[in-house]
Amino acid sequence: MKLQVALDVAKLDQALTLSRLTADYVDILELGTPLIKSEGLDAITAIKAAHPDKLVFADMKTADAGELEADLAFSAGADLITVMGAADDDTVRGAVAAGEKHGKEVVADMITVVDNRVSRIREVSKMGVSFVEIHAGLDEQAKPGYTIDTLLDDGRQAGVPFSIAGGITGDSIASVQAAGATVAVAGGAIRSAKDPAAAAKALKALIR
Ligand SMILES: O=C([C@H](O)CO)[C@H](O)[C@H](O)COP(=O)(O)O
Repeated sequence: MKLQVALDVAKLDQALTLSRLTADYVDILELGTPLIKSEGLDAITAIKAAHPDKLVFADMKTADAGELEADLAFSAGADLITVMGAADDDTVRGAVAAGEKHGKEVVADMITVVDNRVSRIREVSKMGVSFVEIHAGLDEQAKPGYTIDTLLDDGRQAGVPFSIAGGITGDSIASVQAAGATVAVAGGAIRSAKDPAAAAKALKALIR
């Protein structure tokens, strides 16, 4: 299982600091959606230039104009981008077409898909995405009673390649791997740690 750090900060200098601290311990550097909205697509270029040996994941969360938005992000240097799994099928297919053109990968982010999630995961998986991200966003995580277990159950059931994002910590990363995830996405557990490098290193060490 790969480890992906989500650089969920608003400014490029903060993202570059966080990526510099954590790159040795992670496989994928994710530009979080707030960072892309704040700094623009040039931030993708800057992170890739700083870490040419790492996979750079642009969390575009594209909801429309899939081919155009994916093309822009891949042209800026992204290796992987997200399109919303809840978007129109043609939006997903458009992003996949851009991925094929660039020889890069598209991930369907299942955030906001709660009802019939397994069935939608299987549908989008047939549209050519590399894998799905089974994801509870920060607002969903803040709701009382939130647990990552429902994400893991859906991953086990879906029978397709998936990543998990939803507040992964040192306490849950082993269960994410046991559920069969190909990528574990960690944002707050690294970003909010007193020592982000140590937090990333500790998470990586828990992956067998
Ligand atoms: O994608 C994310 C979220 O929607 C904000 O853009 C986060 O990067 C993702 O949820 C991982 O962060 P944590 O949940 O804090 O681990």
